[in-house]
Amino acid sequence: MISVSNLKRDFGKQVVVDDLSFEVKPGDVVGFLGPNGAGKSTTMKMLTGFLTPSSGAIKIAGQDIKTHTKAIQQKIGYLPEGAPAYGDMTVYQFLKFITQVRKIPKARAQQRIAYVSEQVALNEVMDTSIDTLSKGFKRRVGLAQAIIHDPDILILDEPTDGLDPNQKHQVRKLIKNLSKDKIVIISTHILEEVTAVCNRAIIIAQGKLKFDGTPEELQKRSAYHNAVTIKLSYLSDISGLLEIDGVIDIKHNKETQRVTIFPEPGKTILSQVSAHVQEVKLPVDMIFPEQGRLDDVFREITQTSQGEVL
Ligand SMILES: Nc1ncnc2c1ncn2[C@@H]1O[C@H](COP(=O)(O)OP(=O)(O)OP(=O)(O)O)[C@@H](O)[C@H]1O
Repeated sequence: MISVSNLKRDFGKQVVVDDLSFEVKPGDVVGFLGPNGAGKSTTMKMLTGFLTPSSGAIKIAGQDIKTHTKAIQQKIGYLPEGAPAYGDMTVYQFLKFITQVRKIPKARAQQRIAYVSEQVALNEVMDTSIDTLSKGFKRRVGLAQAIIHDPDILILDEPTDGLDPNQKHQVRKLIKNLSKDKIVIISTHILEEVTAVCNRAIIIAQGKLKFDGTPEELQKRSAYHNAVTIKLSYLSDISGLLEIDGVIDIKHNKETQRVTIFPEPGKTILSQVSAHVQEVKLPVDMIFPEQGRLDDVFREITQTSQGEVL
């Protein structure tokens, strides 16, 4: 269990993390979101004991990180932003070095190197020096070092940054497999990653907590949640859609001929819309329910009333 209370960090006059409090329990896979400069990396550095808070407390499994830094760091796997250090080492040398730093016994170290290089698909570059690897491979080396000691807690700063879609998929699968009974916190700018991998989302802006809940709760905040979109074959009279019981609004995109029909809060309208389409013989190519658009919700949560990004 991670318990963060009233966490604060300033750099000079700038307050970067501002009174953050939250708890994370085993089994939680937390998507840690926020605009650029929101304070995500700074928070992660404090959670891993690499940066001291200005005030507030972090407790991990009941121990205070200030007084038990080393013991806590043994339980954590951390993927920092950017590429791994020691770029002149080969991937194998680097992973071996990490097993020594992590004090993994020699026999087990070989097994772990083999296991993690398989898991993050590094076998073909084991003898290549890190500096000469592509961004995607460097990221995977970072992931390999983060999981090599089979930690209870994984803190991953933008784990899929720089990966191609296939590798992104692979890393998300890996995180899902690893996450059983562990705590995983990943920062990301990719909102779909949260619905694909996480069972919880925490959003911060300007260092302050703005949302803490499930990805479904986040989707429910979208005006598009439970809305229905239809695609017209050709321009038609759609005014009747507004008469359907439970419909509050419609939005027509004339370029794409897509019409989105919005329900009153808490209502579902898919069957009513389908029935109406059939009844008035609207020329519809496609009809689908909307889950909720996370981009819109994210913008709404992290913007001020003046529309300025926090
Ligand atoms: N060591 C430091 N000294 C001074 N300012 C810092 C330092 N580290 C971070 N900052 C500032 O703190 C703010 C938050 O940075 P942080 O890297 O935590 O944001 P982030 O949410 O991770 O952003 P991004 O999504 O762009 O990675 C930024 O304005 C940054 O310039």
